[in-house]
Amino acid sequence: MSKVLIAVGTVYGGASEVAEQASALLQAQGIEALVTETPDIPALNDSEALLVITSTTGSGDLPDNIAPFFAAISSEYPPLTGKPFGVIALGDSSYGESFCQAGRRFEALLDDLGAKSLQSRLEIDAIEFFQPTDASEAWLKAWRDALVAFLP
Ligand SMILES: Cc1cc2nc3c(=O)[nH]c(=O)nc-3n(C[C@H](O)[C@H](O)[C@H](O)COP(=O)(O)O)c2cc1C
Repeated sequence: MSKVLIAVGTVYGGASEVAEQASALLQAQGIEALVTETPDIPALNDSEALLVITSTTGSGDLPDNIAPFFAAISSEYPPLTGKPFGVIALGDSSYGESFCQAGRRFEALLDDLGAKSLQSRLEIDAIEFFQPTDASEAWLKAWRDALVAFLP
């Protein structure tokens, strides 16, 4: 069975709600999903695909809970070549240039390390969507379909 690591970065829980939605949509298709707010390299290595769902805090900063995962990927270079991934970035466009910066940084890092983007990141603007899961369902279904098509 395929296994997706859903790595969550959150301060107020919005990204966690999207992660639970993602997990349910994947499991409905028989795809195993592990949702974690403390992702690490062993869990990444144990997965066949990575879905990062993270908000941005401070001024374009990663939430504290996911910052160590980003740092570990940046310094340890785990084997990511060809590994399918996706990124959902939660943010608020009133922050200007730092809008969704955490998700953007993750996507750039994973691209740089040769992972396989199944579709470009979704950005969810808190100004537009009070409930982030209203913005993510269609993207998640498309990502799931792309994953099913991609995996052997
Ligand atoms: C103190 C603070 C700083 C924030 N900084 C940013 C930012 O730099 N860029 C951005 O796009 N959103 C920023 N946001 C907005 C959050 O990313 C957005 O509200 C998001 O939906 C929160 O998701 P969460 O509930 O998973 O933490 C900030 C919010 C707060 C409260």
